[in-house]
Amino acid sequence: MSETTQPILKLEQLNKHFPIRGGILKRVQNHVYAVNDISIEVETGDSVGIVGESGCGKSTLGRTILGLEEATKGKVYFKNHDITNIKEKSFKKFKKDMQMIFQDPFASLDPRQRIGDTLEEPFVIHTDLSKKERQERVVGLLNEVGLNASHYYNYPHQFSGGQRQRIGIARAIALNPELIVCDEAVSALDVSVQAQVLKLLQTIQDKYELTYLFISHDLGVVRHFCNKILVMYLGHMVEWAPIDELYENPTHPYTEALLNAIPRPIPGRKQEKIKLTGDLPSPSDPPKGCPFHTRCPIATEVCSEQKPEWVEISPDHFVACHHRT
Ligand SMILES: Nc1ncnc2c1ncn2[C@@H]1O[C@H](COP(=O)(O)OP(=O)(O)OP(=O)(O)O)[C@@H](O)[C@H]1O
Repeated sequence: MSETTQPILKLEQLNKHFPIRGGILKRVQNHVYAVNDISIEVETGDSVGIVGESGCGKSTLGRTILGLEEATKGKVYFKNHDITNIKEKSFKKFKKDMQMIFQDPFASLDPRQRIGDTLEEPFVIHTDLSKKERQERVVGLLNEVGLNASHYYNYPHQFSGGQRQRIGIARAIALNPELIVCDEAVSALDVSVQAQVLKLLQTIQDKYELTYLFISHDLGVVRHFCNKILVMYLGHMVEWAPIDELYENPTHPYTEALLNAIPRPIPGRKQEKIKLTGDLPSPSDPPKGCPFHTRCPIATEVCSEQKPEWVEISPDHFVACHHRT
């Protein structure tokens, strides 16, 4: 992809396959091929949307990048360092630079712990700050995300959904990270609250030069929030492009089908005929050849036999389709 700057994140043929065990001896009988051969480069300040149907491997990809899942094959480079499956001790150095924001921050907040104490934790683990200094930092964080010092002593149940997500963001930015994986971070929020939280994410991105991987099933939100997009199908990358290019010239039939499924069509985009039909094949028994061929309206024999190459069809616009390259 772009050769002008050093990527903050580089994935090379990254794979994550979960073993399926069975029988009395719990032997490995098969695998869930959740993430397959993902190779992308992400530059500092990018917001990369990662989209695709439920189960296409978006969360697993994010978790494998952050070392929360062990990669089966391939490499993850963060600022030029190979961080693939590195041991906890060496990873500590990078851990604070890479954070995650989840869909449901409540699930990861201890209901019996005051928010101030929860937000202090990263400083206890990663810094030598005194209690007073930690408290000052927490109040600073609360202000930064649109809350205030009086919230320090509140418990999670005393916050609204939007406020809880602000706390999730405060926790993620506490140690000045460089990369944040947002996993459906605004999906559970009402549209107006969603807009406020997205604005907050954008404000802190500009202020701290953050890079986001923005996992979402909402292509409308991705269009407004991201500058690049990766479309995944059955754990494979099928298309990558700058955001406007992808929405104006979607090339993979799967991308077209996803865009056609948006309830409110995008102004100016002519509605193509491709619709998503049929069921998603099981990721433990993926089809041979192009992973999408079983549901593709333009598939031919070659699609069921050979995996299409990843081809650049215009600057930084890549697609894997036998009939669109
Ligand atoms: N720990 C695990 N063990 C076995 N299979 C798993 C595990 N985690 C995820 N999977 C499987 O890997 C595949 C990809 O799941 P993943 O959650 O990454 O998809 P997703 O695109 O994020 O979906 P969603 O939008 O529903 O969260 C799915 O088939 C899922 O069941």
